[in-house]
Amino acid sequence: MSAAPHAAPAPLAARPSGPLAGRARIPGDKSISHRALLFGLLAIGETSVTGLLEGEDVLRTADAVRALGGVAERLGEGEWRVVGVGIGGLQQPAGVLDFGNAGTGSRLTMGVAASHPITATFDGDASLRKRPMRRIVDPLVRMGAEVVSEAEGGRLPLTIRGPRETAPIVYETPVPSAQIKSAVLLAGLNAPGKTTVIEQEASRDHTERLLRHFGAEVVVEPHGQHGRRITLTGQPELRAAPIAVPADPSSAAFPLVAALIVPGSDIVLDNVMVNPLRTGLFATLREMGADIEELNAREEGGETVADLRVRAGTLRGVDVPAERAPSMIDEYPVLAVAAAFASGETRMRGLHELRVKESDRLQAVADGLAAAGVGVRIEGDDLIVTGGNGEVRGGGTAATHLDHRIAMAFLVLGLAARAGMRVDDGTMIATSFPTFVPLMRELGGDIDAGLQGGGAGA
Ligand SMILES: O=C(O)C1=C[C@@H](OP(=O)(O)O)[C@@H](O)[C@H](O)C1
Ligand SMILES: C=C(OP(=O)(O)O)C(=O)O
Repeated sequence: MSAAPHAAPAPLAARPSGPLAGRARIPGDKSISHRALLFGLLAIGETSVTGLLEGEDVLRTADAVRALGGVAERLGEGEWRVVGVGIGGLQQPAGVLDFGNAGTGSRLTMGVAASHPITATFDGDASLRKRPMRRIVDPLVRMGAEVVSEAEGGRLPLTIRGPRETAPIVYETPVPSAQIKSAVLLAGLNAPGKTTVIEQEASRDHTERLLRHFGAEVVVEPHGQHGRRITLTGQPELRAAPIAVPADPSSAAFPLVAALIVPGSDIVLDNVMVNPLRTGLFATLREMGADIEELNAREEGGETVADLRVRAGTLRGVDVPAERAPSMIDEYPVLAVAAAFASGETRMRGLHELRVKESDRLQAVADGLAAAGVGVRIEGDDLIVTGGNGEVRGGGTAATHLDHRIAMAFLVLGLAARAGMRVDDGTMIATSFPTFVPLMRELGGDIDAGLQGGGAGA
């Protein structure tokens, strides 16, 4: 079996731009979107979802929901209906579940499928095939699942068969990971008795919130200094419940940092989720001196959302503690870009998990910054960026390695660097933020295919 060939790479270029201005609507949160579809599948009745992220990653999860017997139907922009089969009711999928580039979709669905007496094969693109899956499979095997086949090192393509009866477990995650936690809890839904996940550092809690929203019993207790102990009572009847997906703070991060580093910018990003387990970037940028105002904070669909007003200004380097990583794990590439424009050094600690994302992000960020003329080094698991105090040369090309966040981060850099910046491939941006380029252009950012003369890499 070979991974589906990747569409032809499409380079993009960003050029130095005038002040960014206006309001923007960021697409729905990717984490909640995957979960909305999977909870819809496991519930009895019809779940209506608004604001669903229609990025490629989430559309793969919608395909998987259908393959497992549910209905996932698009009614309008971001508006979906999901008809569930109920816990225990999954059907045997007819073919391979191909998750493309999506770690979250594949891993959460593995937890769902492997707790049912069905056999499911998971596959993905060249990036997903490199990512570790044993971290998910190990606890699922303890719950009774069996690995029928896997690629070397416990990678995709991987076939897993669920037991007739799933066993509840107490599981301490080896690394802080909402994907591991969620896979175990989702499997625990079909286990009699209590399934407990212990994490040393609290990771995003959307699964716990949605479990409650759908009627399951979940107890969350503090564990150690930064951790949590989450206990789920298995085999509840999940009742379909409407889900309004708020805007994704991990996507908002890109126009937000762009507005901080392009002089004179003043923008508003509407309806962004500000769950404290997701906003480590905002806290860090504020420590760096960023002007980010939360306007009109309100509760929507079980999450706090706010409109973010962001104004350009000078930034100073900071030391980012390792324990903050889970609350901003996907934001380091764009934080590193902000750090390149700050004064002084920024040290980002404890980034080992960045090595196993869509690319080795620690290396990809360091290489891209070096190509842009930025002083950068890796020391163990730390990334250290020497800021140019508002001045970055740019003019290079960042290699994106099938990684959407690397592509968007370096396009943001190009908007404020003297000579702009190119990225070798922008196609993966569609996995999480399909409207990124038009949205940035609407705000005044000069991003295009980079074919005309002048500026980045021309
Ligand atoms: O649970 C989730 O929705 C996610 C968890 C994080 O991964 P890890 O669980 O591997 O840290 C994050 O990087 C990913 O983009 C989304
Ligand atoms: C790590 C990411 O996603 P996933 O693990 O779902 O591929 C991300 O979106 O940055």
